Amino acid sequence: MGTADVAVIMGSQSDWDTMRHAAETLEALKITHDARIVSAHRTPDRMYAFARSAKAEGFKVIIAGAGGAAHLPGMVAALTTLPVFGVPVQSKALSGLDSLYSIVQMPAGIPVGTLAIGVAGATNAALLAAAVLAISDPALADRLEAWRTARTEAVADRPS
Ligand SMILES: Nc1c(C(=O)O)ncn1[C@@H]1O[C@H](COP(=O)(O)O)[C@@H](O)[C@H]1O
Repeated sequence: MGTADVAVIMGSQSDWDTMRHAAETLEALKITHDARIVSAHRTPDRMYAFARSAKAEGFKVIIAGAGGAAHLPGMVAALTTLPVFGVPVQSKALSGLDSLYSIVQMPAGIPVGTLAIGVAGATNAALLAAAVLAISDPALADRLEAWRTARTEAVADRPS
């Protein structure tokens, strides 16, 4: 079995500025994770090997971020029954709408849970992964609850 519960994969090094928010949120919740660069386009053999062995490696959830013609989340989802959460990375040319549309419109039968474009999506992908893992991990459920409470308490009553 692997050592991490969540795989955070991304199509390019350039996605890390966005995807590190997923990693940091997992870190804050003490969820083991492993970040890797995997591209359906540029490293198809690596993508295939990763997706085919992800379950055997011990991963329970996959977070996949990509921009532009973002085929990575869907291709990985086609190769594993682990839950795959897709993060559309904001692209320069089309502001991430291309990424979003590439990820969200999967054909029935191969699901990708699609998040919002950019940092909010990356952060929420980690929180969704936490919610999935918390179903069978009461200590994590407590940490997730505490994280949410802290966020709520950080919202001021009035603008300053
Ligand atoms: N969408 C994909 C895939 C894929 O889907 O396999 N591989 C790389 N990319 C994306 O190309 C964008 C530009 O990459 P570069 O910045 O390396 O040129 C990145 O957002 C990456 O996710």
